[in-house]
Amino acid sequence: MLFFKLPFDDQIFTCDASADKVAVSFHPFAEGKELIFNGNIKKVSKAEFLNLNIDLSSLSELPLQADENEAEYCAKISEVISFVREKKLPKLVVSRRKTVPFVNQKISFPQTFLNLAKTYPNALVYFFIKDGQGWIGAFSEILGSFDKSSSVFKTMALAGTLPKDEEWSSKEVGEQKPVADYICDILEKYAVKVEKSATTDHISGNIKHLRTDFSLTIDAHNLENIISELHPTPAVCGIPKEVCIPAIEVFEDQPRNLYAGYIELNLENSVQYFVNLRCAEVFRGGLLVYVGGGITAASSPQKEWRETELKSEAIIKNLHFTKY
Ligand SMILES: C=C(O[C@H]1C=CC=C(C(=O)O)[C@@H]1O)C(=O)O
Repeated sequence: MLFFKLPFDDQIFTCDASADKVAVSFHPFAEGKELIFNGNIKKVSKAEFLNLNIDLSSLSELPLQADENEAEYCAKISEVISFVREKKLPKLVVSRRKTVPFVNQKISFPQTFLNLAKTYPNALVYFFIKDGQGWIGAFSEILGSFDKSSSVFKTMALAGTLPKDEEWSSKEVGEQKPVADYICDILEKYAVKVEKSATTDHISGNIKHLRTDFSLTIDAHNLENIISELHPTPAVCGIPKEVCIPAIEVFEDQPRNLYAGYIELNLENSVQYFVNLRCAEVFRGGLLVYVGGGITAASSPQKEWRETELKSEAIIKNLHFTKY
């Protein structure tokens, strides 16, 4: 069972499993099998969606481990900063998980989905339960967008985070620029001309990011190669990938699973790829919200903690509970 909504469009969709073709797939951050939804993409009315009875019984119980607290996280981030300085890395993305138990409360996923859709109109919002896994998420970072008729491919470099009303500093600018340079270098291998926009603010609820857009005409045969070269982008991994992927395994206690992976949507006229951030894994008794941030030599552990707290609100503030 999968439901999703595209950016700037209120229509809710599902996959009907009626055919063998892949409609939507969720790709993990690291190696591992993707989760596939086959069939045709079909519209669902809001009334039908709100009336759904969501059965969580196929999911596992919420893991009992305690979350990293602020002091533990800040101590870890201090170590990450030392590592980044020692290895002279432009950036390394480290994440943590936050447990949200459902205590004497019943969650309504359709209402939560609609709250997310309202708060993040520019996001891909989704919710699914399949093969014993459940996830919910809402984010607007595009890993790629391919127009089947014009062969135009678009992507974006998104990084740097502040509360909406604060001024950018050299820390965020220095964090986003290597992401844009990295993406541009890859794209230039696939087209003579790569159009690059000015860097602007990308608003996401209570926070903003820095964003640069890219556009190029590609050979359709190169689409899969471009996506596999781009993923994981430095916005979710760091630079260089060969150093950052093993470092993430060392600094993070738990696997990321689908967090920081990507979602591929095979639509009629286009193929859309969204980065899976601002998301949570669903369990029988609660959620695990995944949040991370780019660590540079100029990072402050306390500010990184605050940033991940703010990012976790994306999901947590939109949860809708009803009494039993
Ligand atoms: C890794 C996350 O955000 C990325 C996307 C935008 C800004 C980011 C940052 O400022 O660190 C991250 O690169 C996350 O939300 O978990």
